[in-house]
Amino acid sequence: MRFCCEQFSITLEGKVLFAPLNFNAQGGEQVCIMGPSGSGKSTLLSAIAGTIEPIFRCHGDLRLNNNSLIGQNLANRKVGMMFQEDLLFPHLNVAQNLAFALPQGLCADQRRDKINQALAAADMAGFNTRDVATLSGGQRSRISLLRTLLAEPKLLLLDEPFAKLDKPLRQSFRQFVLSHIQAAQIPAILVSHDLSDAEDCQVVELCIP
Ligand SMILES: Nc1ncnc2c1ncn2[C@@H]1O[C@H](COP(=O)(O)OP(=O)(O)OP(=O)(O)O)[C@@H](O)[C@H]1O
Repeated sequence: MRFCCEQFSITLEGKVLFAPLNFNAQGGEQVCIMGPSGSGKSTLLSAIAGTIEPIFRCHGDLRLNNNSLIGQNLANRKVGMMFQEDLLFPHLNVAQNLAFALPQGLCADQRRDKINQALAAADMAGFNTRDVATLSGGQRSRISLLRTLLAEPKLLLLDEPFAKLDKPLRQSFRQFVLSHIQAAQIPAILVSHDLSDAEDCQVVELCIP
């Protein structure tokens, strides 16, 4: 998978949010989007995901494996998004939360195997029936990322997913994200205010023109 952002900018009521952007991200590569508050970082992610509100206008192109995402509906984009708030369903246990993301058409055995493999990869084997309310912050983040990845996205978008974690947890969760995008060979685009999230990855700075 290869993501390309070509001369892309967004306007709100005729006003340009950020100067046109050009960057590429290969499978397994993470790009960190930085910039001042209000410069349009979250709006850029919503433009890529296809959830941008109609008050904004997009200019330029966003391409995934050379196919333009502009104008494609949400389901066809196959973009996975993870936010600072983990949005786990409080009334479902861990396995039920994960099952929610699985592609259609799998039999019960395949669904169980995929969930068990995902939990093992997150060092959380055996957590299937745990109430999500009893998980630690780091465990919730891992389940939330697993749920996003189980939907088999072609591109991962992360909007400050580490912001609520303390420093050691941030470090290990950052590593967890990296190893998963490398295994799946998908690019990841991360919005962050924290310079330590930008270590060892391409940084794209939004500039208010
Ligand atoms: N629904 C909306 N209606 C009107 N304006 C909006 C809406 N959503 C965002 N904006 C405006 O669009 C601009 C970009 O917002 P966005 O949330 O993308 O910035 P950001 O760089 O992610 O900011 P922060 O770092 O503070 O989270 C801001 O000026 C914001 O006020």
